[in-house]
Amino acid sequence: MSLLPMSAPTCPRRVGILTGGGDCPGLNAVIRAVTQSLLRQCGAEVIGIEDGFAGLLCEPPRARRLDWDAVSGILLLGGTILGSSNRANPLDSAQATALTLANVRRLGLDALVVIGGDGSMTIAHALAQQGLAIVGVPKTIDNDLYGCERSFGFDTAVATVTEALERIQTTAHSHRRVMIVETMGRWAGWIALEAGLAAAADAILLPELDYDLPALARHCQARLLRERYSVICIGEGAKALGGTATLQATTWPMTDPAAGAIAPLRLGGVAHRLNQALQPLLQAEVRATVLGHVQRGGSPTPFDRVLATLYGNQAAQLLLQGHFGRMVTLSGGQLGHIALAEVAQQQRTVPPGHPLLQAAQQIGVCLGQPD
Ligand SMILES: Nc1ncnc2c1ncn2[C@@H]1O[C@H](COP(=O)(O)OP(=O)(O)O)[C@@H](O)[C@H]1O
Ligand SMILES: O=P(O)(O)OC[C@H]1O[C@](O)(COP(=O)(O)O)[C@@H](O)[C@@H]1O
Ligand SMILES: [Mg+2]
Repeated sequence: MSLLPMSAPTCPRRVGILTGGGDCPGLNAVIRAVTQSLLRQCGAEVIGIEDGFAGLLCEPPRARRLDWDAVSGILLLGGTILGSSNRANPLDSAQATALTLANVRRLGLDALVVIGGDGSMTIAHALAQQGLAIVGVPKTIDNDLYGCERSFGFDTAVATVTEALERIQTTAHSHRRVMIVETMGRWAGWIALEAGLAAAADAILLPELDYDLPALARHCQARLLRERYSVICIGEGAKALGGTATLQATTWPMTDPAAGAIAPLRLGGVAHRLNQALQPLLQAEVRATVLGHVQRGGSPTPFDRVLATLYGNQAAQLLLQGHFGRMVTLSGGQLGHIALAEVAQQQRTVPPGHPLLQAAQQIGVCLGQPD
Protein backbone atom coordinates (compact mmCIF):
# COMPACT_ATOMS: atom_id res chain seq x y z
CA MET A 1 0.00 0.00 0.00
CA SER A 2 1.34 3.44 -0.86
CA LEU A 3 -0.40 6.22 1.02
CA LEU A 4 1.69 9.10 -0.18
CA PRO A 5 4.34 9.56 -2.87
CA MET A 6 7.90 8.75 -1.72
CA SER A 7 9.22 11.64 -3.77
CA ALA A 8 7.36 14.79 -4.68
CA PRO A 9 8.56 16.93 -7.57
CA THR A 10 6.46 19.87 -6.31
CA CYS A 11 6.03 21.66 -3.03
CA PRO A 12 4.07 19.89 -0.32
CA ARG A 13 0.79 21.65 0.50
CA ARG A 14 0.41 20.61 4.10
CA VAL A 15 3.28 19.37 6.27
CA GLY A 16 2.97 17.88 9.76
CA ILE A 17 5.72 18.27 12.34
CA LEU A 18 6.18 16.46 15.64
CA THR A 19 8.75 16.13 18.41
CA GLY A 20 9.24 12.59 19.78
CA GLY A 21 11.22 11.02 22.60
CA GLY A 22 12.83 12.88 25.50
CA ASP A 23 12.81 16.62 24.98
CA CYS A 24 16.01 18.62 24.58
CA PRO A 25 17.14 22.20 24.10
CA GLY A 26 16.86 23.28 20.46
CA LEU A 27 13.57 21.55 19.56
CA ASN A 28 11.81 24.88 19.23
CA ALA A 29 14.59 26.21 17.04
CA VAL A 30 13.97 23.32 14.61
CA ILE A 31 10.20 23.83 14.68
CA ARG A 32 10.76 27.51 13.92
CA ALA A 33 13.23 26.89 11.08
CA VAL A 34 11.09 24.22 9.38
CA THR A 35 8.01 26.42 9.61
CA GLN A 36 9.64 29.64 8.46
CA SER A 37 11.53 27.93 5.65
CA LEU A 38 8.38 26.24 4.29
CA LEU A 39 6.18 29.32 4.68
CA ARG A 40 8.72 31.50 2.96
CA GLN A 41 9.77 29.15 0.18
CA CYS A 42 6.53 27.54 -0.86
CA GLY A 43 3.72 28.76 1.36
CA ALA A 44 2.96 25.25 2.61
CA GLU A 45 0.64 24.96 5.58
CA VAL A 46 2.50 23.67 8.63
CA ILE A 47 0.60 21.58 11.19
CA GLY A 48 2.14 20.95 14.61
CA ILE A 49 1.21 17.55 16.09
CA GLU A 50 0.85 17.69 19.86
CA ASP A 51 2.82 15.44 22.26
CA GLY A 52 4.78 13.55 19.63
CA PHE A 53 3.25 10.34 18.30
CA ALA A 54 0.67 10.52 21.12
CA GLY A 55 -1.07 13.25 19.09
CA LEU A 56 -1.48 10.81 16.20
CA LEU A 57 -2.65 7.96 18.42
CA CYS A 58 -5.91 9.50 19.57
CA GLU A 59 -9.28 10.24 17.98
CA PRO A 60 -9.47 12.88 16.75
CA PRO A 61 -5.73 13.60 16.31
CA ARG A 62 -4.39 16.53 18.30
CA ALA A 63 -2.76 19.14 16.08
CA ARG A 64 -2.69 22.87 15.47
CA ARG A 65 -1.61 25.16 12.68
CA LEU A 66 1.80 26.85 12.96
CA ASP A 67 2.15 30.26 11.35
CA TRP A 68 4.69 33.07 11.66
CA ASP A 69 3.17 34.23 14.95
CA ALA A 70 3.16 30.72 16.45
CA VAL A 71 6.92 30.34 15.99
CA SER A 72 7.89 33.90 16.77
CA GLY A 73 10.15 34.25 19.82
CA ILE A 74 10.65 30.51 20.41
CA LEU A 75 14.27 30.17 19.24
CA LEU A 76 15.63 30.63 22.76
CA LEU A 77 13.03 28.50 24.55
CA GLY A 78 13.97 25.11 26.01
CA GLY A 79 11.62 22.13 25.70
CA THR A 80 9.14 21.93 22.85
CA ILE A 81 6.08 24.12 22.31
CA LEU A 82 4.39 21.05 20.78
CA GLY A 83 4.99 18.70 23.70
CA SER A 84 6.63 15.29 23.40
CA SER A 85 6.16 11.68 24.49
CA ASN A 86 8.65 8.89 25.01
CA ARG A 87 5.87 6.35 25.55
CA ALA A 88 3.48 6.67 22.60
CA ASN A 89 4.47 4.15 19.96
CA PRO A 90 2.63 3.60 16.64
CA LEU A 91 4.48 0.30 16.34
CA ASP A 92 2.93 -1.17 19.50
CA SER A 93 0.24 -2.96 17.47
CA ALA A 94 -1.18 -3.17 13.97
CA GLN A 95 -4.15 -1.09 15.19
CA ALA A 96 -1.84 1.64 16.51
CA THR A 97 -0.02 1.78 13.17
CA ALA A 98 -3.31 1.90 11.25
CA LEU A 99 -4.66 4.67 13.49
CA THR A 100 -1.49 6.72 13.02
CA LEU A 101 -1.69 6.42 9.23
CA ALA A 102 -5.42 7.18 9.23
CA ASN A 103 -4.83 10.30 11.32
CA VAL A 104 -2.14 11.52 8.93
CA ARG A 105 -4.72 11.18 6.13
CA ARG A 106 -7.43 12.81 8.23
CA LEU A 107 -5.15 15.82 8.84
CA GLY A 108 -4.55 16.02 5.09
CA LEU A 109 -0.78 15.87 5.45
CA ASP A 110 1.42 15.42 2.36
CA ALA A 111 4.50 14.87 4.49
CA LEU A 112 5.65 14.55 8.08
CA VAL A 113 8.76 15.92 9.79
CA VAL A 114 9.76 13.77 12.78
CA ILE A 115 12.19 15.42 15.16
CA GLY A 116 13.46 12.68 17.43
CA GLY A 117 16.13 10.25 18.56
CA ASP A 118 16.88 6.62 17.78
CA GLY A 119 13.50 5.40 19.02
CA SER A 120 11.56 7.99 17.01
CA MET A 121 13.65 7.32 13.88
CA THR A 122 12.89 3.61 14.20
CA ILE A 123 9.19 4.51 14.23
CA ALA A 124 9.67 6.99 11.35
CA HIS A 125 11.37 4.32 9.25
CA ALA A 126 8.53 1.86 9.82
CA LEU A 127 5.95 4.50 8.85
CA ALA A 128 7.98 5.46 5.77
CA GLN A 129 7.91 1.80 4.76
CA GLN A 130 4.11 2.06 4.89
CA GLY A 131 4.33 4.82 2.28
CA LEU A 132 4.39 7.94 4.44
CA ALA A 133 6.54 10.80 3.12
CA ILE A 134 8.80 11.41 6.14
CA VAL A 135 11.89 13.47 6.86
CA GLY A 136 13.73 12.92 10.17
CA VAL A 137 15.68 15.47 12.20
CA PRO A 138 18.21 14.10 14.74
CA LYS A 139 17.47 15.25 18.28
CA THR A 140 18.89 13.99 21.55
CA ILE A 141 21.11 15.15 24.36
CA ASP A 142 22.69 11.66 24.18
CA ASN A 143 24.33 12.27 20.76
CA ASP A 144 23.79 8.59 20.00
CA LEU A 145 22.17 8.74 16.57
CA TYR A 146 23.82 6.60 13.94
CA GLY A 147 25.16 8.49 10.92
CA CYS A 148 25.14 11.90 12.59
CA GLU A 149 28.16 13.27 14.38
CA ARG A 150 26.23 15.84 16.44
CA SER A 151 22.60 15.97 17.47
CA PHE A 152 21.35 19.32 18.70
CA GLY A 153 20.78 19.43 22.46
CA PHE A 154 24.06 17.65 23.16
CA ASP A 155 26.14 20.82 23.35
CA THR A 156 23.73 22.35 25.87
CA ALA A 157 23.71 19.19 27.99
CA VAL A 158 27.51 19.09 28.00
CA ALA A 159 27.61 22.74 29.09
CA THR A 160 25.18 22.03 31.94
CA VAL A 161 27.09 18.96 33.13
CA THR A 162 30.41 20.80 32.87
CA GLU A 163 29.13 23.57 35.12
CA ALA A 164 27.79 21.02 37.61
CA LEU A 165 31.15 19.20 37.71
CA GLU A 166 32.96 22.47 38.36
CA ARG A 167 30.65 23.23 41.28
CA ILE A 168 31.12 19.71 42.67
CA GLN A 169 34.87 20.17 42.45
CA THR A 170 35.02 23.09 44.89
CA THR A 171 33.02 21.31 47.59
CA ALA A 172 34.99 18.10 46.97
CA HIS A 173 38.19 20.04 47.63
CA SER A 174 36.87 21.63 50.83
CA HIS A 175 35.87 18.29 52.34
CA ARG A 176 38.59 16.00 50.97
CA ARG A 177 35.87 13.91 49.38
CA VAL A 178 35.44 11.61 46.43
CA MET A 179 32.45 12.90 44.49
CA ILE A 180 30.60 10.78 41.93
CA VAL A 181 28.49 12.63 39.36
CA GLU A 182 26.09 10.65 37.17
CA THR A 183 25.14 11.93 33.74
CA MET A 184 22.41 10.85 31.31
CA GLY A 185 23.16 9.35 27.91
CA ARG A 186 21.61 5.88 28.05
CA TRP A 187 24.08 3.39 26.51
CA ALA A 188 26.32 6.08 25.02
CA GLY A 189 29.00 7.81 27.06
CA TRP A 190 29.33 10.99 24.97
CA ILE A 191 27.94 13.37 27.60
CA ALA A 192 30.10 11.93 30.41
CA LEU A 193 33.18 11.88 28.19
CA GLU A 194 32.97 15.42 26.80
CA ALA A 195 31.78 17.07 30.02
CA GLY A 196 34.29 15.06 32.05
CA LEU A 197 37.11 16.30 29.85
CA ALA A 198 35.78 19.86 29.84
CA ALA A 199 35.64 19.97 33.65
CA ALA A 200 38.88 18.07 34.34
CA ALA A 201 37.18 15.10 35.98
CA ASP A 202 39.71 12.70 37.51
CA ALA A 203 37.88 9.60 36.38
CA ILE A 204 35.40 9.15 33.54
CA LEU A 205 33.39 5.94 33.44
CA LEU A 206 31.41 5.07 30.33
CA PRO A 207 28.86 2.43 29.35
CA GLU A 208 31.24 1.40 26.57
CA LEU A 209 34.12 0.52 28.96
CA ASP A 210 33.27 -1.62 31.98
CA TYR A 211 35.17 -0.33 35.00
CA ASP A 212 37.47 -2.23 37.31
CA LEU A 213 36.51 -1.22 40.88
CA PRO A 214 39.91 -1.93 42.53
CA ALA A 215 41.73 0.05 39.82
CA LEU A 216 39.35 2.99 40.29
CA ALA A 217 39.79 2.84 44.07
CA ARG A 218 43.58 2.86 43.73
CA HIS A 219 43.41 5.89 41.46
CA CYS A 220 41.22 7.83 43.91
CA GLN A 221 43.30 6.80 46.93
CA ALA A 222 46.52 7.95 45.27
CA ARG A 223 44.91 11.27 44.39
CA LEU A 224 43.63 11.79 47.94
CA LEU A 225 47.22 11.70 49.20
CA ARG A 226 48.31 14.29 46.63
CA GLU A 227 45.29 16.42 45.75
CA ARG A 228 42.71 16.10 48.56
CA TYR A 229 39.79 15.08 46.34
CA SER A 230 38.58 13.23 43.27
CA VAL A 231 35.66 13.80 40.93
CA ILE A 232 34.30 10.80 39.06
CA CYS A 233 32.00 11.47 36.10
CA ILE A 234 29.96 8.38 35.24
CA GLY A 235 27.48 7.79 32.42
CA GLU A 236 24.19 6.27 33.62
CA GLY A 237 24.67 3.14 31.50
CA ALA A 238 28.12 2.28 32.93
CA LYS A 239 28.71 -0.95 34.80
CA ALA A 240 31.49 -2.71 36.69
CA LEU A 241 33.47 -5.48 35.05
CA GLY A 242 31.33 -8.59 35.32
CA GLY A 243 28.44 -6.53 36.70
CA THR A 244 25.10 -5.34 35.39
CA ALA A 245 23.71 -1.94 34.39
CA THR A 246 21.67 -0.05 37.00
CA LEU A 247 18.00 0.15 36.08
CA GLN A 248 15.32 2.31 37.62
CA ALA A 249 12.54 0.56 35.78
CA THR A 250 11.63 -1.45 32.75
CA THR A 251 9.10 1.05 31.57
CA TRP A 252 7.59 -0.30 28.38
CA PRO A 253 6.55 -3.87 27.69
CA MET A 254 8.19 -3.77 24.26
CA THR A 255 11.25 -5.21 22.61
CA ASP A 256 13.54 -7.63 24.44
CA PRO A 257 15.70 -5.40 26.69
CA ALA A 258 18.64 -7.79 26.52
CA ALA A 259 18.58 -7.91 22.75
CA GLY A 260 19.31 -4.37 21.69
CA ALA A 261 20.97 -1.22 22.96
CA ILE A 262 17.89 0.91 22.28
CA ALA A 263 15.64 -1.21 24.46
CA PRO A 264 13.17 0.89 26.45
CA LEU A 265 14.73 0.72 29.88
CA ARG A 266 14.93 3.61 32.32
CA LEU A 267 18.49 3.82 33.57
CA GLY A 268 19.64 5.68 36.67
CA GLY A 269 21.26 5.29 40.07
CA VAL A 270 24.63 3.85 39.09
CA ALA A 271 26.33 6.67 41.06
CA HIS A 272 24.70 5.48 44.29
CA ARG A 273 25.65 1.88 43.56
CA LEU A 274 29.25 2.89 42.90
CA ASN A 275 29.24 5.00 46.08
CA GLN A 276 28.38 1.93 48.17
CA ALA A 277 30.98 -0.23 46.47
CA LEU A 278 33.77 2.37 46.58
CA GLN A 279 33.30 3.68 50.13
CA PRO A 280 34.79 0.63 51.94
CA LEU A 281 37.90 0.81 49.73
CA LEU A 282 38.75 4.46 50.51
CA GLN A 283 39.87 6.52 53.47
CA ALA A 284 37.71 9.46 52.45
CA GLU A 285 34.01 10.10 52.36
CA VAL A 286 32.26 9.40 49.08
CA ARG A 287 29.16 11.27 47.88
CA ALA A 288 26.99 10.75 44.81
CA THR A 289 25.01 13.25 42.72
CA VAL A 290 22.59 12.22 39.99
CA LEU A 291 22.15 15.21 37.69
CA GLY A 292 18.95 13.94 36.07
CA HIS A 293 16.63 16.04 33.94
CA VAL A 294 18.39 19.31 34.64
CA GLN A 295 20.61 18.15 31.75
CA ARG A 296 17.69 18.29 29.32
CA GLY A 297 16.18 21.59 30.38
CA GLY A 298 16.75 25.24 29.69
CA SER A 299 17.67 27.45 26.79
CA PRO A 300 19.92 26.00 24.06
CA THR A 301 23.51 27.20 23.73
CA PRO A 302 24.30 29.42 20.71
CA PHE A 303 25.88 26.35 19.05
CA ASP A 304 22.68 24.33 19.46
CA ARG A 305 20.51 27.23 18.27
CA VAL A 306 22.55 27.44 15.07
CA LEU A 307 22.74 23.66 14.57
CA ALA A 308 18.99 23.24 15.16
CA THR A 309 18.24 26.08 12.73
CA LEU A 310 20.46 24.49 10.06
CA TYR A 311 18.81 21.08 10.63
CA GLY A 312 15.29 22.55 10.43
CA ASN A 313 16.06 24.40 7.25
CA GLN A 314 17.75 21.32 5.77
CA ALA A 315 14.63 19.27 6.57
CA ALA A 316 12.55 21.83 4.67
CA GLN A 317 14.93 21.59 1.69
CA LEU A 318 14.59 17.80 1.66
CA LEU A 319 10.80 18.18 1.61
CA LEU A 320 10.98 20.67 -1.25
CA GLN A 321 13.28 18.37 -3.22
CA GLY A 322 11.07 15.35 -2.56
CA HIS A 323 13.76 13.43 -0.63
CA PHE A 324 11.68 11.32 1.73
CA GLY A 325 12.60 8.45 4.04
CA ARG A 326 15.75 10.35 4.96
CA MET A 327 17.18 11.87 8.15
CA VAL A 328 19.15 15.11 8.17
CA THR A 329 22.79 14.55 9.20
CA LEU A 330 26.03 16.28 9.98
CA SER A 331 29.10 14.40 8.78
CA GLY A 332 32.62 15.80 8.54
CA GLY A 333 31.08 19.15 9.47
CA GLN A 334 28.81 19.05 6.38
CA LEU A 335 25.03 18.91 6.33
CA GLY A 336 23.68 15.88 4.51
CA HIS A 337 21.08 13.17 4.79
CA ILE A 338 20.96 9.42 5.35
CA ALA A 339 18.31 6.77 4.74
CA LEU A 340 16.07 6.16 7.78
CA ALA A 341 16.60 2.46 7.06
CA GLU A 342 20.25 2.88 8.03
CA VAL A 343 19.45 4.78 11.24
CA ALA A 344 16.61 2.58 12.54
CA GLN A 345 17.54 0.19 15.38
CA GLN A 346 21.08 1.58 15.43
CA GLN A 347 23.04 3.49 18.02
CA ARG A 348 26.22 5.51 17.90
CA THR A 349 28.24 4.73 21.00
CA VAL A 350 31.81 5.79 21.79
CA PRO A 351 34.01 3.46 19.72
CA PRO A 352 37.13 1.86 21.25
CA GLY A 353 40.21 3.97 20.56
CA HIS A 354 38.21 7.16 19.86
CA PRO A 355 40.55 10.20 19.91
CA LEU A 356 38.81 11.61 23.01
CA LEU A 357 39.38 8.33 24.87
CA GLN A 358 43.01 8.25 23.80
CA ALA A 359 43.57 11.85 24.88
CA ALA A 360 41.87 11.25 28.23
CA GLN A 361 44.03 8.23 28.90
CA GLN A 362 47.23 9.96 27.74
CA ILE A 363 46.73 12.93 30.08
CA GLY A 364 46.10 10.61 33.03
CA VAL A 365 42.32 10.53 33.37
CA CYS A 366 41.25 7.23 34.89
CA LEU A 367 38.88 5.39 32.57
CA GLY A 368 38.42 2.61 35.07
CA GLN A 369 40.59 0.19 33.15
CA PRO A 370 42.62 -2.48 34.98
CA ASP A 371 46.26 -1.37 35.60
N1 LIG B 1 13.73 -0.31 19.35
C1 LIG B 1 12.60 0.36 19.23
N2 LIG B 1 11.70 -0.04 18.29
C2 LIG B 1 10.55 0.62 18.16
N3 LIG B 1 10.19 1.69 18.89
C3 LIG B 1 11.03 2.12 19.84
C4 LIG B 1 12.29 1.48 20.06
N4 LIG B 1 12.90 2.13 21.06
C5 LIG B 1 12.08 3.12 21.45
N5 LIG B 1 10.95 3.11 20.74
C6 LIG B 1 9.81 4.01 20.89
O1 LIG B 1 10.22 5.26 20.34
C7 LIG B 1 9.67 6.34 21.08
C8 LIG B 1 10.75 7.28 21.47
O2 LIG B 1 11.83 6.54 22.01
P1 LIG B 1 12.93 7.18 22.96
O3 LIG B 1 14.09 6.28 22.93
O4 LIG B 1 12.32 7.47 24.30
O5 LIG B 1 13.19 8.57 22.32
P2 LIG B 1 14.12 9.01 21.13
O6 LIG B 1 13.29 9.12 19.91
O7 LIG B 1 14.61 10.30 21.61
O8 LIG B 1 15.21 7.98 21.01
C9 LIG B 1 8.91 5.71 22.24
O9 LIG B 1 7.55 5.72 21.89
C10 LIG B 1 9.41 4.30 22.30
O10 LIG B 1 8.36 3.44 22.72
O1 LIG C 1 12.53 11.34 30.73
P1 LIG C 1 12.84 9.92 31.04
O2 LIG C 1 11.75 8.99 30.67
O3 LIG C 1 13.30 9.78 32.46
O4 LIG C 1 14.07 9.49 30.10
C1 LIG C 1 15.40 9.62 30.47
C2 LIG C 1 16.27 9.29 29.28
O5 LIG C 1 16.04 10.22 28.25
C3 LIG C 1 17.26 10.85 27.87
O6 LIG C 1 17.37 12.05 28.62
C4 LIG C 1 17.26 11.20 26.41
O7 LIG C 1 17.10 10.05 25.63
P2 LIG C 1 16.34 10.10 24.25
O8 LIG C 1 16.98 11.21 23.47
O9 LIG C 1 16.55 8.74 23.64
O10 LIG C 1 14.90 10.43 24.51
C5 LIG C 1 18.33 9.84 28.30
O11 LIG C 1 19.60 10.43 28.46
C6 LIG C 1 17.73 9.32 29.58
O12 LIG C 1 18.18 8.04 29.91
MG1 LIG D 1 17.18 7.68 22.19
